[in-house]
Amino acid sequence: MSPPAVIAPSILSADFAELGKACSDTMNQGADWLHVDIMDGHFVPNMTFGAPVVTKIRSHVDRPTGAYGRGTFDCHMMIAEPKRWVRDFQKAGCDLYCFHYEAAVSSTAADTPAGTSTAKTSPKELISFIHGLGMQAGIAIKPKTPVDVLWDILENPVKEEVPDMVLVMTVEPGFGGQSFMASELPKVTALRERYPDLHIEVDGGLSEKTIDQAADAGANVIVAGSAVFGATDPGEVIGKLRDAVESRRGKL
Ligand SMILES: O=C(CO)[C@H](O)[C@H](O)COP(=O)(O)O
Repeated sequence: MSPPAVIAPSILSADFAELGKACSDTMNQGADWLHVDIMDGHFVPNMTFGAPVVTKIRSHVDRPTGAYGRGTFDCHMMIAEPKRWVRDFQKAGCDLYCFHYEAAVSSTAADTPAGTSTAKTSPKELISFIHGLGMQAGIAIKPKTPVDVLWDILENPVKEEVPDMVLVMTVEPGFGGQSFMASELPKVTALRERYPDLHIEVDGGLSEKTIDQAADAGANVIVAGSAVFGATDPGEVIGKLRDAVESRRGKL
C-alpha cells in the first residue's frame, strides 16, 4: 500500500502581506504540510523569498513531531545553487529540502557565499548533506526531464544518499495557477510501480478536477495553491483532495 495522503497547500497563492496568518489558517483548515516555494529568478523566471521569511513564518506553525509529521515545512527549492542554501534553510526551520535534479547537475558545488567551487553538485552527495543536517531530502524533476534519471539515485544501497520524496512537476515551475499537465503522470506511475513506499509528490494545477488522475497514477503528496487559497471553503477542498488519494491507497 502506498503511503498516506499528504495535502500540502502551496503558500505561493497565499496573501504575502499576511503570510504567517495564512500558514496558521491553512493548518487549522486541515493541511498536513505547508509547501513553501523558493524561487531565485535564475532557475525559474520568478522570485519569492528566502530563509529570513521562512524563519518568521515557521513560528506560526507547530514543528512536526517526527519525519513527515503534521506541520512539515516542505521547501521546494527552485534555485540554481541548491547546495548553497541548505544550511540557511535548516536553521530557518525547513523540515524537507526538495531540490531540482536539473539545478544540481548543472550548478557548481557552491557551499560558500562566494560560490567559488567549480565542481558539479552530485544529487547523491547533496541528499547526504541534507540528511546530515537532520532534514528529509526531496528531489524534483521538471516536465522535460525524463524519470529515468532518477533510477540510479533511487536504487542506491547507501541509505543516506537516497531521497525520501520525489516531486514530479505537473507544470513548468515558476508560477501558480497554470494548467495541469496530465502528460507527466506516466512518471508517477513508473515511480509507484517500483517504489510502493516512496513519497511521490505532484505539484502544479492540482484541484478537485485533476486529483483523480494524479491519485490513480499513485501520487500521495498533493500540492495545491490556487485551488486551496482561492476557495470559498479551503477546508472542504483539502478534505476532498485527501479523500481522493485515500480512496485509492489500497488499490495501488
Ligand atoms: O511550484 C509551484 C510553481 O512553480 C507551485 O507550487 C504550484 O504551481 C502550485 O500552484 P497551483 O496549485 O496554483 O498550480
